[in-house]
Amino acid sequence: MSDTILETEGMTKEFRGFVAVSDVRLQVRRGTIHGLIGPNGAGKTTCFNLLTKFLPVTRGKIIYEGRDITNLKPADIARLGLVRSFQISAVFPHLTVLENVRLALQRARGNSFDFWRPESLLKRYDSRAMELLEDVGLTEYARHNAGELSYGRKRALEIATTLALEPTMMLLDEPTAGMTHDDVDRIVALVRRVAAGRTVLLVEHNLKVVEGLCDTITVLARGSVLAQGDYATVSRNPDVQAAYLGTDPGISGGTAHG
Ligand SMILES: Nc1ncnc2c1ncn2[C@@H]1O[C@H](COP(=O)(O)OP(=O)(O)OP(=O)(O)O)[C@@H](O)[C@H]1O
Repeated sequence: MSDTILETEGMTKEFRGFVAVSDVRLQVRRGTIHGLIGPNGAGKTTCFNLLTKFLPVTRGKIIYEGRDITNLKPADIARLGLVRSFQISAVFPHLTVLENVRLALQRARGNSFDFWRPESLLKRYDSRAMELLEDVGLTEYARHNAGELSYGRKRALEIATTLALEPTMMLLDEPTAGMTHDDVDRIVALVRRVAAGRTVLLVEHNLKVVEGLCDTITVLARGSVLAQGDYATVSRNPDVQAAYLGTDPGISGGTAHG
């Protein structure tokens, strides 16, 4: 098994001549938490959209597990174990937390929205769903309507529904965006927990979170890779500091404020 699980070569996306992602070479090592950071408009979300096939590349290649996935569809990719959270996994507010996860399990097994299953099979889904809820710390909320959960717990539920798809690699899009301090700490702990035995690629604005979680960081600016390495290395990089100056006080002189 190769050490690199996901790799891009010359990945480029143009929108009517505007280059949003330019010749990006990304190498994500198996079993690591890899952060994708950069100032607003750097191309992070577009990269995620390219990797998960929400958008076609203009040029370049995407290799996952040694296989060229450049021209596959989002569902094919999810089936290969490359799963994006917070986009794919909608939370149904009027269903209970348990029902949401059960539905995700049914979907993962190809029985989408098939409520007419034998009782025994549903029970099996329930026990697996409860395991997943335990993994994300939502056991006591199993019978609550998903719509009643706090924002942070909703995101934990989304992670549970993503885990239902048994991802080898998870893509997390700003997992702590819009969260209170306590929720941020909870999600950080959760990401660390679910990253065990998997690979995680995350886009995150909160640099404290990035510093605490990520083994490797790729910094994008204006669509191009500016630097790559661990947090200490990239935060010392003068190009990175310059890119962040004036747009985000997070990286300057090697310190992060989140
Ligand atoms: N569908 C589109 N059509 C035209 N331009 C686009 C499109 N999507 C993104 N862009 C442009 O591409 C650039 C990169 O955007 P992107 O959303 O990927 O950046 P980002 O790093 O995720 O930014 P943010 O941190 O603000 O979310 C921006 O200049 C944006 O305006």
